[in-house]
Amino acid sequence: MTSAHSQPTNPVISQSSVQDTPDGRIPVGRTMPDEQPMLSVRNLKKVYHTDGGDIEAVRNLTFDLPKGQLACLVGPSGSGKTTLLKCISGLMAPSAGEVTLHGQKVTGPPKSMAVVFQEYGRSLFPWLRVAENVELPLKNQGMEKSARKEAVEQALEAVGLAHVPKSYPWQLSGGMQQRVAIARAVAYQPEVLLMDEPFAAVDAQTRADLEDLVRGIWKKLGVSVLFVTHDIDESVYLGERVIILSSSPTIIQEDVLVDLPAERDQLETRSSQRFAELRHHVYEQIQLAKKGFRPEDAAAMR
Ligand SMILES: Nc1ncnc2c1ncn2[C@@H]1O[C@H](COP(=O)(O)OP(=O)(O)OP(=O)(O)O)[C@@H](O)[C@H]1O
Repeated sequence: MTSAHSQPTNPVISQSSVQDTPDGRIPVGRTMPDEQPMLSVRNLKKVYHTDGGDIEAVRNLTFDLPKGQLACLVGPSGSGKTTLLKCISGLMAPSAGEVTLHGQKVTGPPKSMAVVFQEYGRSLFPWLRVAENVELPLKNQGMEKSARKEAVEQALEAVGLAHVPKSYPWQLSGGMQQRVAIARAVAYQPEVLLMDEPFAAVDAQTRADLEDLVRGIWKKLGVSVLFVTHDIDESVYLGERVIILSSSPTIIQEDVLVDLPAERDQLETRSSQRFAELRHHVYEQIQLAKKGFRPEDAAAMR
């Protein structure tokens, strides 16, 4: 199925297209049936209760993240991306619905998940050296000392920081600090890596390097990655799939398959025709979301 609103030359494939309803219509915002749904989000809803009244941030959101997939979540500002990630990571309880990992309901931060936040400055301990920052969660996990040492060395090697294990975070550039945060998550050997706008605070060149670093680590480790970003180009460049969120209360507006070659290159990929088409499509959908368009409106019009 192409978008309900545009017909690009080379159709953009919505993953929802594989789930036909009995009447032939296509439900929006549902993902491909998955033989191995590592992570499942089912009818997730989150309402914040405030003094000023209830704020429904997320409404009835459903998708699966298969093992080994790198999916990006994009949506307008305030669309509930962080709320969603907090619920998925077990840091916050949903108001309704559930998140399951390997079929087990998530009720707190699962051992096999790691989260990388935007604010590396606040997530790293300034009084601990780089290697100690990476080692800390492994210590807490009860990993034996020699195994810890090896895991830390490998993780720092993977992010290109093997030469600064004894530095303090504040002695490093912003991009390097974010690499430390990624190394810490990777050393933990998670099955699912959640990243919440991790590159929003670094400069453009560093950001491009970090994007390639994440794709490299993802390929090498086979980890499932859910990457939240408000940067449309980044979502298309990084993802195998882009899940577009509606404005708040959030539901999935569209689930787009990114059919770019697996080998991505900042120059080649970004200047390809397909990249431009996908970018155009996602951009258009985000603009619609910003204007308050809801997928159910399109369904009602069919
Ligand atoms: N702790 C909270 N209490 C009340 N309302 C909240 C709280 N956190 C978020 N919200 C509201 O929930 C909605 C979604 O917020 P959230 O931060 O999840 O969106 P976001 O897409 O991550 O935003 P941004 O793009 O600005 O990072 C917004 O309307 C926000 O004001």
